[in-house]
Amino acid sequence: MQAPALQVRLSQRPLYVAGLLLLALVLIAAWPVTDFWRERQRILADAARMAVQQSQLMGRSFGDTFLATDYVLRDVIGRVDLAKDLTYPHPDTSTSQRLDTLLKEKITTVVGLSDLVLLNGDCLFVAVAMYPFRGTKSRQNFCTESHVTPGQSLRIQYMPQDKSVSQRPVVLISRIVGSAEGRLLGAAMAVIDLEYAQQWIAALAVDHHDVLTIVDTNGTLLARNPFQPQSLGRRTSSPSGQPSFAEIGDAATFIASSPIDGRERVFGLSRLARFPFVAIVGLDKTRVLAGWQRRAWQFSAGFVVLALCCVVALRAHLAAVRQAEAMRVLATTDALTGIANRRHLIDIGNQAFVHANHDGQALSVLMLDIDKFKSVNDRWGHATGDRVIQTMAQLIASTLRDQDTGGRLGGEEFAVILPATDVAEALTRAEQLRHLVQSSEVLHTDGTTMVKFTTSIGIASLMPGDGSFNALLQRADRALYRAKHQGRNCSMLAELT
Ligand SMILES: Nc1nc2c(ncn2[C@@H]2O[C@H](COP(=O)(O)OP(=O)(O)OP(=O)(O)O)[C@@H](O)[C@H]2O)c(=O)[nH]1
Repeated sequence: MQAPALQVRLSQRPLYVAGLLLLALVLIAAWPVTDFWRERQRILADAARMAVQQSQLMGRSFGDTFLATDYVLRDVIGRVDLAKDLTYPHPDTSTSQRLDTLLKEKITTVVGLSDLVLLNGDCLFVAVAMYPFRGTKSRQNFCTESHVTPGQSLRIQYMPQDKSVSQRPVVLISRIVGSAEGRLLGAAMAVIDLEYAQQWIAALAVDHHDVLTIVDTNGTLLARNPFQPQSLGRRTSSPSGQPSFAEIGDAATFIASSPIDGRERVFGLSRLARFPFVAIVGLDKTRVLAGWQRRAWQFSAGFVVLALCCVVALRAHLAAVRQAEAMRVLATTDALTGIANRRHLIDIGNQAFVHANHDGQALSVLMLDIDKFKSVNDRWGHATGDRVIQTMAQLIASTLRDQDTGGRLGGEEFAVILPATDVAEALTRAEQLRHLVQSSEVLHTDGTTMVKFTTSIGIASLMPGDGSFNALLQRADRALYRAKHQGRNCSMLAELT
């Protein structure tokens, strides 16, 4: 039966086409999405490289102050007789004055020094350039150590406000001298006020939401741009999974949220050569990716518009296909029964005739007419007559093989095309169908009465003399006519001509 098969094709096609469209859209999107992701990673890697380079420049510049300071400390140590000059109180006031003058001269040679101090072996302030703390005991770590490095060594220590002699947070740079046995002989110490480091870092240009920081290897924040007074001197640490500040080699980079303001940044870190400080440059990740993000949004919007256009076009196309299919169904289907109409049946018959002739195969046609249908109408009414015609169509359809076609020629007349079927098989099929009709019944529109009916069948199988499908059909029609005259409810084979 043609109509149901047609419906299956109709319902599967939209899903099939929509699936293909979705696959095409995914494939179209996959390429640029991968490209976008790679570009994002490249931008972040470039930013990380730039952050490291900036931190190296910053570290070098910051380290210059310490190099110069160390040079001054070496100079001072070289001009002092540790054994004779560094007693406190010194019996010879001229020695004390000479040392003070020396320190006052030297402090002006390096920008950023807030004091210069000479310490004796007991860590007492023997001479100072600026603050009057002579005689004070230093609280630096090496002052409490039982053993120091023999010869000269450099110590750098952050001293928070509460421990600092000047009551200000400072970085102390000390060049200490130890005896061969490791006893402290004396030291020259420079004081760098953290305010200087802060002013120095604040003078560097920084983009919005970027951050420049100097920390010592313990993680103590010494200077920050933008300035945040509450964060100075605060201990900070590198994010989990990253090496600590003390473990950083020359440089490191990572992306993390700042513990101070919570913003995500691309960080570049570099350790100062010879000094226990780390310069950190943090580039705001949102700003770094702003251009990329704009392009990604533009692409996404464009893609969504493209996808919507495709969906609209697909819907329009499917609607057109559905309409064309509906038109085709209308043009080929009998409205009352849903099986092939006369025109479609003749078309298929013509094709079957050509194939049978071409392949040298058998072809048979059954022509069926419901017996005394006029009296069915007259007795049970036209509506019940319609039901009988519909039931007849269903019975015909139920006996069809895949290659067969059943259709309604008009009124109560039907035909069945049986490709590759010889006359004997056609007769068998006709008799099966006739018995099926005979044993069936239709419910009257009154809902209770069962109406029985029979059919007469004319059978024609393709003969060499048949010049067309129509000729075959006419022979079947003549056989049907004879069946009616034989008394109806029987099958009759067509004559050869
Ligand atoms: N209910 C209904 N009746 C139809 C339809 N098409 C044709 N008819 C009727 O079918 C009847 C056909 O009757 P006839 O051609 O005289 O033949 P018959 O009564 O079947 O008698 P035999 O064919 O000689 O057995 C007519 O009364 C038509 O009005 C239809 O679609 N529905």
